[in-house]
Amino acid sequence: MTTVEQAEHIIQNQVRDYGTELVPFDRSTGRVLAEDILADRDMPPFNRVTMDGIAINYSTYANGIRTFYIAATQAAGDKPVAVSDLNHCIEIMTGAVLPNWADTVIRYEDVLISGNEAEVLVDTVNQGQNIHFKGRDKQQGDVVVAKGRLINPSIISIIASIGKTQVLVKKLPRVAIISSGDELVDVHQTPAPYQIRKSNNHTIKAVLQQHGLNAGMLHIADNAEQTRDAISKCLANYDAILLSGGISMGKFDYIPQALEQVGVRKIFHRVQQRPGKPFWFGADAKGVLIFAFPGNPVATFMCLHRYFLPWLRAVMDLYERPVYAMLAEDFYFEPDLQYFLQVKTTVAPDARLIATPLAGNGSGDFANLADTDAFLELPAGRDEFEAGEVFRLWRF
Ligand SMILES: Nc1nc2c(c(=O)[nH]1)N[C@H]1C(S)=C(S)[C@@H](COP(=O)(O)OP(=O)(O)OC[C@H]3O[C@@H](n4cnc5c(N)ncnc54)[C@H](O)[C@@H]3O)O[C@H]1N2
Ligand code: MOO
Ligand SMILES: [Mg+2]
Repeated sequence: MTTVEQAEHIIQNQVRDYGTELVPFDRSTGRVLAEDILADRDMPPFNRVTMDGIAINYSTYANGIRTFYIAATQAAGDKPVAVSDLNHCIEIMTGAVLPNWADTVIRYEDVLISGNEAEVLVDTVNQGQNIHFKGRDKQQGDVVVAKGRLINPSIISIIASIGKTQVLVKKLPRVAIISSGDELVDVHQTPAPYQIRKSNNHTIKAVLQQHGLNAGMLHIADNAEQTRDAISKCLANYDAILLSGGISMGKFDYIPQALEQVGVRKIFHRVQQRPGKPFWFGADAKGVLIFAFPGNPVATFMCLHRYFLPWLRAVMDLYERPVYAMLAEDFYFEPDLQYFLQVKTTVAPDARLIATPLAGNGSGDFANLADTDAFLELPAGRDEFEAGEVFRLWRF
């Protein structure tokens, strides 16, 4: 049987580049930059006042002047205000451009204003204080954010400030989510006593949305012909298809057979793991990838996090360092399968990441996922796992 490591390796070998596209900058969070972001002006673009107060020419202060006539007031957004006499000051606000004749700003807290005069109350005033100098952070033309970076809200502010309404990002693969099963009804419907509502497909969609990916969604009945038709259509329109259910040993598990009938080559079926042993993976001649996850909700969820998301990150050229956590209690698991133990993680005062087992009632128990936040990957080939041992962690 395919091991977890082999499955991972095979899937990572199917990484390809889906090109680039322009998107509105305010919809680019979570996408990967495909161009360098250059400063269109110096940052900051002018000598920017950083404190509300008065602006002076320092030489006057150095010459012993402590009381300044207030010649004008300059707000942020005002043109620089001139003075007729260098011994004068102006009141000036945070965010205003510092006029050329001035070089120092003294905070309101450090002056006494009475009438048209400002008296300096402090003993120390340094030339150039309270000014964020033009070009101090970046110079015009500098690369502020290099391509390949994941766009987060702080990068959005940079893109906005340089006036880029559209930004070039890596294209995401087009993904279809196909759920299957005659026992499943829609969320708004009331199930008969022997039916359940669909949930796996919504979970997959929600996880993909967290990665900026808007997947298409459809449902197929346990019917061989309908299964073949639906998969054929998706093969023509998508880069990856995520199926859930219909791949095990059941009489109505038509999916593996239907996939091969419509020209999808099986690369592996069944992985030495629990949950998710029936996981099926393949590709068609054009390179459309099929991730057919076992229908049990925890199995679908685990396979999505263990196989699909790492593939997606590799497609986006984003590599995350593996995360490890320390098992909080002894745990026993006998079958010779890699076991993805559901855990609740906490950070100990000494900064260790601790994983407390909350195994749940098998791969149908998706309520347990709400009480946990990660899978701890316990290797196959051994039964006993001791408190204090460290294993790979897959957060969700
Ligand atoms: N004889 C054997 N039976 C089973 C084996 C096996 O090795 N031999 N493997 C078991 C394991 S492990 C799993 S996991 C499941 C996988 O089954 P399928 O992929 O064929 O999935 P289904 O039979 O369609 O459904 C299983 C289970 O999951 C529920 N389900 C499916 N889709 C959804 C959905 N979109 N939302 C919510 N729940 C869903 C479905 O109702 C079933 O309860 O096979 C075991 N059997
Ligand atoms: O993959 Mo199954 O979920 O082990 O039950
Ligand atoms: Mg089945």
